[in-house]
Amino acid sequence: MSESSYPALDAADLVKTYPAGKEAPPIRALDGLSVSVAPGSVFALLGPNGAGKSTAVKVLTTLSRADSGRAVVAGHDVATAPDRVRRSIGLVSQKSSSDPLATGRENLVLAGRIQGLTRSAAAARAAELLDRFDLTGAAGRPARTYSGGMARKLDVAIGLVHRPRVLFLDEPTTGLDPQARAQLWAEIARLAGDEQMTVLLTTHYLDEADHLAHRLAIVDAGRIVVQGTPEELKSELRGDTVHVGLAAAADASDMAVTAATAAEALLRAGLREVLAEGATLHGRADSGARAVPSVLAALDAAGLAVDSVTVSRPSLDDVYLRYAGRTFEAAA
Ligand SMILES: Nc1ncnc2c1ncn2[C@@H]1O[C@H](COP(=O)(O)OP(=O)(O)OP(=O)(O)O)[C@@H](O)[C@H]1O
Repeated sequence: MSESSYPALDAADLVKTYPAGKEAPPIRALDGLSVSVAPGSVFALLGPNGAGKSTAVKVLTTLSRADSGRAVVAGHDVATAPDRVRRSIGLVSQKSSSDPLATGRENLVLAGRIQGLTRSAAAARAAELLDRFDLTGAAGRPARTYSGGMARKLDVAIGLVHRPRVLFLDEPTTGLDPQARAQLWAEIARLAGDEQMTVLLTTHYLDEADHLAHRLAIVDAGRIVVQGTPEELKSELRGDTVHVGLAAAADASDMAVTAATAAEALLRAGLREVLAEGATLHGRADSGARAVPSVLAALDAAGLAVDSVTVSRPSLDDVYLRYAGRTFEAAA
């Protein structure tokens, strides 16, 4: 295997628990998480709030120690060579790392000096990054006057000052408007494409993982439940998903009985992998459009009132539904 084909990041069986108070059992934020990322690729950890994504980033960036398991980042073990790992990585965490009172340029120069660059090298690197992130016009303004998108770009630029081999982005576009998100997506794709940087990002946006990641892993309760390219994961799901909205019942136990009856009707109508979530049921069919008449007939024969029936092509949400047993929205 050539050096470039070694994983840029390789983690195996990471476990991390947090104490949860006297009475409660500890929280297993990571419960045997394993992940491997090829150099020069963008890898997304996708999961709802509390899935363990930030904890994984903390362990991989040496900010936190795992209880057990092993992780090698940019060729260095996070437990035995944390300094080397730190020198090889950039981290853009959810909280901004910039000084709001300093200008964009001052923030970058300071970050460069902290990373050991000479005064002139830090100034040159700052100018280069300001230009690349389209911040030159705002370079002399305090960071607190930046828009959300500009502030995020400055954060990413700060993370890149020392030319890291592996860049960690923890929920990079949370809170950004669509235009700022698109700009940041383009920049992240360029970093991996033109500069062969390895990027590990966490996100709870399905479209972000779909758009940006070469490979993605769905994280649920501290474990990776499935991973692959977005296309691989979607193509595993043959056919379409049929969603049925039932008319709401008077109370929750009535609803549960109604949903169970409806689930049986959907199976009779030929749907597979039928799941109920409150008043909504999901099932899979080779052709959703062809399945709809028999679905309606089966629900009618069971005496159930239907609010809506929709058909969708496989999406990452369906992949999530299949592997995590609930929709992404319900999990979040
Ligand atoms: N310092 C801590 N002390 C106690 N529990 C924690 C701590 N940090 C995280 N947790 C718990 O560990 C679990 C995983 O949290 P984590 O922040 O890693 O999830 P996440 O997927 O990054 O979520 P988010 O998208 O909200 O950042 C959650 O149950 C969380 O409440």
